This record gives sequence, structure tokens and C-alpha cells, in this order.
Amino acid sequence: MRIYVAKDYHDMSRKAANIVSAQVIMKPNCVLGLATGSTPEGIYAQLIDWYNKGDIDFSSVKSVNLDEYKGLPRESDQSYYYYMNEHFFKGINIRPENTHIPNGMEPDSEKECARYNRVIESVGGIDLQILGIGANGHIGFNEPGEAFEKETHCVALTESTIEANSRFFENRDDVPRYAYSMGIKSIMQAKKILLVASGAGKADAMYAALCGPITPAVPASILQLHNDVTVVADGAALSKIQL
Ligand SMILES: N[C@@H]1[C@@H](O)[C@H](O)[C@@H](COP(=O)(O)O)O[C@@H]1O
Repeated sequence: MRIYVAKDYHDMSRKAANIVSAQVIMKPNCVLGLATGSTPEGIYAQLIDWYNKGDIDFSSVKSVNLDEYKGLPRESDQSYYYYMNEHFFKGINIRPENTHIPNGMEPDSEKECARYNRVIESVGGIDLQILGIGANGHIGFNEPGEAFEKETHCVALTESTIEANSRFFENRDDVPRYAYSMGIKSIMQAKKILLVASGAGKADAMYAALCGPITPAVPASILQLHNDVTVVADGAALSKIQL
């Protein structure tokens, strides 16, 4: 595991965007595993900037997203479908048919999870997976639990995640209670993983994930078993870790 300490959020975003950019340059038809949340917004903004300068081409790139709220229509400004278009896809030349996100409006969880598993398989696996981390150690929407969920599954969001994500919604009651999430096995099968984190609010989660026991109680701790993880985080997020 390589850990890069960034000066601040902007520096973290640039360093992480450089890693994504290198992946796309070295393998123009790569599969990117994409994440949402506020942390990767700066990475996407930087990549759009480099795309506009002609430095990077996404025309052959494919993407699979980690997760989506269940029950939110695509047009909702809180759906991850909306987020990805707003923060990334509309600013670059990725082909819409090459982008994949779980369908939050499919009420039949079994059907949607099976479909998304087939999508992940059909793109041929993930070359580089971008991950944020929840304050409770979740990755994607793999919430702390008693076992690692292997494949795409429907998750009952924990109270702490509902609380953390309520900042994006008008009312706490508007936060969906369920989500579809890529499973731990699919994430762990990515060839490379790029974990990004910023701010003191992530310090405990980062310590538990990178230095604590490997346990489904801290889903991100499984990353200790992956052989190609790069962490880019600011000093505040890494403050509990002795480097
Ligand atoms: N499902 C997402 C995660 O993929 C994300 O990593 C996490 C942290 O979000 P943020 O970067 O906004 O702190 O929250 C959400 O619940």
C-alpha cells in the first residue's frame, strides 16, 4: 500500500486525478470504477479541466459506479446518476453507453443486483477503482456488518450514513433508507484501487481501515488484503496514522 499525504483538498484532488489520468493514458480503453460523495468531486473537476486542454481522452473508457440510492429517480438531484452527469460525464467525452450505474428505480432488488453483476462481468473487470470512505468505514454502500457482502446487494443504510448524507437533502426524512451497492468481492477484484479521503472527520475511519483488524465491522479494512492500493489523503484524514 502506498500512502501519499496531500497538503489539502485541492492537492489531494490533483494527485488523485494524476493517477486516474495515467491509467487512461496507459490504457485508453480501461474500465474505471467510479465513486460519488463530496470527496471525489475535485478529482472529476481536475480531469474535466485536463480533458478541455486536450490532455486526456475518455472516448474508449468504460465506467462502472459503486452504488445508487434505491427509489430515487435519475432526475433527482441527489441520485448518483445525476451526480455523475453533473460532476463528470457531461464535461468529458465518455460515451453514455459506456457508463454504468445501478438502477435505483428497479424495485426488484434481486433482479437489479443480478443485472449489475452481469454488467461488471461484461465490462471485463475494473482496472482502477476510485473509493471514498464513510466516517463509519463504509466503501461504496458496504455498511459495517457481520460479514463482507461479496456481490451487488441491496443495503439498508445505517443511521450514521443517513445522518452523514442528510446534509445533501432538504430533510433527513428525504434520505433514502436503501441503496444498491457493488459488493466487496467486485471491489477487491479491481486491478488497482485509489482510496481518497479528506478532513479530520475521516481520521478514525482511515486509522481503522488501514491500521486496525480486518473485519466486516470496518468494511474498508479489507483493502489491507489488496496488493495494489494507493491512498491519497490530506494530513487531517491521516492524522491518527503514524507514517
Ligand atoms: N456511498 C457514498 C460513498 O461512496 C462515499 O465514499 C461516502 C463518503 O462521502 P463523502 O466523500 O461525501 O464524505 O459516502 C457515500 O455514502
